[in-house]
Amino acid sequence: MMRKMNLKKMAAEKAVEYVEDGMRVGLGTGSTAYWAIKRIGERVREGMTIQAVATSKASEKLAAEEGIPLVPFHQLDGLDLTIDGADEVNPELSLIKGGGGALLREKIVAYHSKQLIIIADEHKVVNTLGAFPLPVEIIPFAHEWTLGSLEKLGCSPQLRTDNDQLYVTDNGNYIADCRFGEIADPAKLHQQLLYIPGVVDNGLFIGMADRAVIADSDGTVKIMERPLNR
Ligand SMILES: O=C[C@H](O)[C@H](O)[C@H](O)COP(=O)(O)O
Repeated sequence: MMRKMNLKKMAAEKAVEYVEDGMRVGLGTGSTAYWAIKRIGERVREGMTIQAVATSKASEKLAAEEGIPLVPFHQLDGLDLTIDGADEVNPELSLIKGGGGALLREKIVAYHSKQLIIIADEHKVVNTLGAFPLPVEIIPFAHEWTLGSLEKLGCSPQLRTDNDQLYVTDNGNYIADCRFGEIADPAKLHQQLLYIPGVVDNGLFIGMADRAVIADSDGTVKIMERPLNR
């Protein structure tokens, strides 16, 4: 069987075939998006011209090292394509994202992209979202009360830590990882979460991904399409 890392690379490199000369491109975050950024870097060095924005400080640093031209947001009125990873993908291409803590910037960038392509290995494909704890970005102020409100929605929120310190996002916020179990109605939960003051956003991406490029351990790459395009 192929190693997981190779599957991520396979999916990422297939997705980068959708990047065309002259495009404005959003760069995702995480260990799968890493391979996409590396491949985009290669294509830029081969002569492809693009303008890019990144969804995290880590991806921005990697893109700069790769020589990918990063432009300030005010210079662009949107993006043609964003390539990003996910923690779970269901058959409607609804997603859980944010395992790497970048969900807010990722959602902003995805929202302003004409196309969002998700890259993942087959282990991320699920029938029902929710086995992966849903990351919820919350502001530090009164976060104890915000956690209480999350709990009332039926989960046991866990404040994310990193080396025994509270994990802080690129935006200066905390992440509450929320185990809801199977999420029967992701759109409803999304609304309920956004209703809570102190919640900035959450890792549910609904109706945003246009296709998912999935690498299987048998060595094939399959493309899942969302039936209705935005
Ligand atoms: O916050 C991080 C992002 O949403 C990632 O794209 C997601 O967690 C998947 O990451 P990975 O490709 O490392 O599994």
